Amino acid sequence: MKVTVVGAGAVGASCAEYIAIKNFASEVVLLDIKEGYAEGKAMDLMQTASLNGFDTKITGITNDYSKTANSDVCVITSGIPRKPGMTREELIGINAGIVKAVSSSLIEFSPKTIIIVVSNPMDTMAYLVHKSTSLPKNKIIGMGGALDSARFKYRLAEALQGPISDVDGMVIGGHSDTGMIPLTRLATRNGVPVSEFLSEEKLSEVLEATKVGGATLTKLLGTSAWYAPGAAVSAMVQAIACDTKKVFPCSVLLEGEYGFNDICLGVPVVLGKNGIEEIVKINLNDAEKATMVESAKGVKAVNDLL
Ligand SMILES: NC(=O)c1ccc[n+]([C@@H]2O[C@H](COP(=O)([O-])OP(=O)(O)OC[C@H]3O[C@@H](n4cnc5c(N)ncnc54)[C@H](O)[C@@H]3O)[C@@H](O)[C@H]2O)c1
Ligand SMILES: O=C(O)C[C@H](O)C(=O)O
Repeated sequence: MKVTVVGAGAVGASCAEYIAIKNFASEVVLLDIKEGYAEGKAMDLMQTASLNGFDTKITGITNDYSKTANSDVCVITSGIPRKPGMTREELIGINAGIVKAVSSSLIEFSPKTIIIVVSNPMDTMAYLVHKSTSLPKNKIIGMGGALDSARFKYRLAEALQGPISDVDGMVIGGHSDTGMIPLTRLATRNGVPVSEFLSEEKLSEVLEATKVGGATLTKLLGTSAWYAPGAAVSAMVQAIACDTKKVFPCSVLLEGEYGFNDICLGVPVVLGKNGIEEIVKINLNDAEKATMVESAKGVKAVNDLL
């Protein structure tokens, strides 16, 4: 399994590190436009191999896409992150051009690859890759829901004062401060609905904290987060590499599913060797459906800016 990660910045390097530590890929290529930067990150990461016990070979390159040839999975993290006070949507002006050019260069050398889009505004960037390339829909996957769900579980465990490993839950909808939909009704603590333990008021606090999870970290860090984003991407790459058929909420092109068309939006999917193996349909209640419609409206408005 050869994985290319474009953008050797905070998220790209974290993603490469987690992929290597899990030791399931033979090769990770890190590519960046900044001269020597990916080479430096790759060398630093390779010097952790004997300490962390992995055999994955990480190489760094400056903008030479021929070195990415025949990648099974390509991850796009290139582009600018937001600063405190900004929304992800404000990044579209710079990131759209970068994502379009990068995806086209990747496909030139790896025409059969699966692309995972990370750069923000992610749902719109995933849609842009659909519109500007001829990759089939199962091979273009936006990463947002896996990260948002991890943050949801963190907030639920905090409210429950219990271990995160006891908690399950999912966030669907757009990857934005207002568009995320943490499914509190379906979240569980060791199989028991969390509503058995938490008041409506507490659940609504968890929901709100989850939705602004990225903004909260951006305010604390001065730039957006990278550890959990890198871990979320690596978990998705592992599901594809090892054909696990695990379910992750991902931003995928909808063609009638959940009542939407011509939009990339976060819904649960089965990930395996073909990328998106299946879009999972879950029964949403009327309130959840209405929130999903609002979330889709927000994403469409950003798509219209392309
Ligand atoms: N979808 C998500 O859940 C999620 C999570 C975290 C971050 N992000 C997004 O990921 C992106 C990267 O965030 P970061 O914190 O790693 O930023 P960063 O600034 O640390 O890294 C971005 C890297 O991209 C490189 N780059 C820019 N243009 C390029 C090009 N044309 N080709 C190759 N490389 C190029 C830069 O040189 C830089 O090293 C941002 O858009 C951020 O908003 C998304
Ligand atoms: O918050 C951001 O801008 C980055 C990313 O989308 C995140 O959720 O961490």
